[in-house]
This record gives sequence, C-alpha cells and structure tokens, in this order.
Amino acid sequence: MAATIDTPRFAAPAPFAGHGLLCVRGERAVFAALEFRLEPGGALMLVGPNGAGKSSLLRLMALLLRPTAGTLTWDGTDVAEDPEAHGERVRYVGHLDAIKPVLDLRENVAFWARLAGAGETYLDEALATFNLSHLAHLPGRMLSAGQKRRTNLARLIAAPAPLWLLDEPTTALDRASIGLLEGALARHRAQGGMVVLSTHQDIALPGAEILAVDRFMPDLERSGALFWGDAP
Ligand SMILES: Nc1ncnc2c1ncn2[C@@H]1O[C@H](COP(=O)(O)OP(=O)(O)OP(=O)(O)O)[C@@H](O)[C@H]1O
Repeated sequence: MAATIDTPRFAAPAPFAGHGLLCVRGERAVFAALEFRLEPGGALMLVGPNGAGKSSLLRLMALLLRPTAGTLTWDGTDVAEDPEAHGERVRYVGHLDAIKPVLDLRENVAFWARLAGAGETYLDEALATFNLSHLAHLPGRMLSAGQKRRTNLARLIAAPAPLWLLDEPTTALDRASIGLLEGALARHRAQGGMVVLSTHQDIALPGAEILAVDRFMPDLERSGALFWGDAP
C-alpha cells in the first residue's frame, strides 16, 4: 500500500537535544553553553550574523564535527555512543551542491538514496516534490544553481529520515521553489519529523523556535579577545 502523508516512513522520531555545547573551530570558541531541545514535529530556526556559528551547529548535530564540551542526545541517550544509528536518522543538506556532473538528475538522486539504503521507492515522489520530474534526464553539469539546490533537497524525500538538518536551504531558490520546500517541511513535520535550518531569508516554518546562535558567543568574544584558552 502506498505511504500516505500521515504514515511516517522513518523510524520513530524522539526528542533531540543539545546540552552545554561548546564549539571550537581552529583556536576560536564559536559558541559556548548552547542548549536546545526539539520534539517530534518540531522545528528550530537558526539565525545570527555571518560567522555566528549556524553552520557549525548544524555540523555538530550531524556529527560531522564533535563538540569540545557538551552532549547531543536522542531520546536522552548521547548520540556519540552510536554514530551509525545517528547517521541513519539524519539527513544533512549543506552549502555544497554535491551533484555528479556526468550522472543525470534522476541518477544523482538515486545514487544518494542507495547510499542511504533507501532504494528507489521514493525517487519519483522526490523529483515531483521539487518540480524536477521534467528534468530527470538532464546531466548534472547542465543544471542551474536553483535546479542543483532542488536536486539536493530531493534527497530528503528519496531517503526518508526523521531529522532534517538544512544549511541555508533557500540559497538560489526562487519564490515558487521556496514554496515547494515549505510544503515539504510541513508534510515532514506532520509525520512527526523534525527540522533544524539556518537562514538569512524569510521561510514559513510555523511554530518554529528561533535560536539566535550569537546569543551563545563566549564572554571572551564579547570582551574582544579572539582566542579560547590563553587570551592574547
Ligand atoms: N574549518 C574551519 N576552521 C576554522 N574555523 C572555521 C572553520 N569553518 C568555520 N570557521 C569559523 O567558525 C566560525 C563560525 O562559522 P560558521 O560557518 O559556523 O558561521 P555561520 O553562522 O554559519 O555563518 P554564515 O552566516 O556566514 O554562513 C566563523 O568565525 C568561521 O570563521
């Protein structure tokens, strides 16, 4: 039977939280004592000026970076205890459009879906969701910036998982495409999925909690010192 909007296609979502997170990049503390909590169906919008640490926080959440201090928990358990399980529950879409130029659009999405162990069950739906079906056989090298971005976002549908981590997902999208993304976000949340996204642009995310990452800038930064540890 075909899955419907109210039938979650992923393992049961559970509360996802960060406690006392300290992020150091290079020798610099980007944020400290950062806390968040996300419930199934919830959304967190990361805001803050350039360099505040929005991308860094998303990378921590995806375990692409490790916190210098603090923990990330899923259903109360430290995600670092089982990184593989966390990888299965997370879909991360970053700044880079990882499109293979020689594969066509459909093959690109199918490649990612296979990598995530999802097969081709949701492939056609993924393309339709982001209005890409008519471009399915266009080689990756011929896609425009907005088409590449939509192709990357199609991975979210092609390989279902409860936690979407999206770094400035509206970059290069026209208004109509932002509307498609807003629809996909709403359907994901209606199934109990969770979303964390960073943005400098308007995007409809009803009921989202706003997390101003620059509020967690370490005091050393406020006083003008740049380095964590021995202040210069
Ligand atoms: N690979 C790296 N090594 C060292 N420092 C880094 C690295 N990547 C980012 N940083 C630093 O970490 C800080 C936070 O960067 P980050 O990209 O997380 O900010 P952001 O809020 O996402 O910014 P933007 O709005 O410009 O995308 C910045 O000061 C940046 O210079």
